[in-house]
Amino acid sequence: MKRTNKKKNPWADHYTRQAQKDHFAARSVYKLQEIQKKHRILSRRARILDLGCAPGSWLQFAARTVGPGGRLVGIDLTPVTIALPDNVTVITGDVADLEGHLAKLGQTRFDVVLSDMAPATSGNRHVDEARSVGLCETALWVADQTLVPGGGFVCKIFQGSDFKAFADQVRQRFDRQVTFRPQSTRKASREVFVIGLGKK
Ligand SMILES: C[S@@+](CC[C@H](N)C(=O)[O-])C[C@H]1O[C@@H](n2cnc3c(N)ncnc32)[C@H](O)[C@@H]1O
Repeated sequence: MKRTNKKKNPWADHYTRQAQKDHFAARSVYKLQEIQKKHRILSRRARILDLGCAPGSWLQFAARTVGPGGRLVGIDLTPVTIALPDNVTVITGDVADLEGHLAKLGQTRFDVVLSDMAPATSGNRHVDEARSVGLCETALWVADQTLVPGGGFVCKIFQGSDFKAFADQVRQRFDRQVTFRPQSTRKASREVFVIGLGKK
């Protein structure tokens, strides 16, 4: 097993090491695993859109869960370099330009939209929270454009003053809205996941 180098990654922890053992691209995978265990948002043969997909651990887990009959599209500013199954397409680009990419792919409807997007951190908490909400608004707009009725939505957000207003927007569009903080989220992090179940 490749050992985690604490000097290279001072944030390495139990989940980082577990992700290496399990051959996942990032420790973030355990957050989606916990969400799946609790809310069963991914189902066999589902079509999944993954916003902010690099380095690719959510795509790895989601591809296993939906199986070869499912379809996955991911987008990220950063290229994904890991090997993924044939039913996964990765776009390198900005989520703001997603519509054109999806039209070219001929895949414009999805059962689930996932967003683990995170802004480059500035060190200023208020700026980072505002950027996080901006990405969440974009993710929700994408969900509006692409989700089928009954579809699901998972969106990471940094809890700040705009958090409640965003959760309310999700509540209006889905039969059920829940907020979930996985155990694998780092203790110091202000992130939570806003989940929408059953797109109206
Ligand atoms: C925490 S990482 C995602 C990890 C991923 N879920 C995984 O499991 O491998 C957040 C990602 O959001 C991406 N991101 C941030 N802003 C973006 C944007 N405007 N368009 C596309 N991706 C974006 C970043 O490049 C980064 O790779």
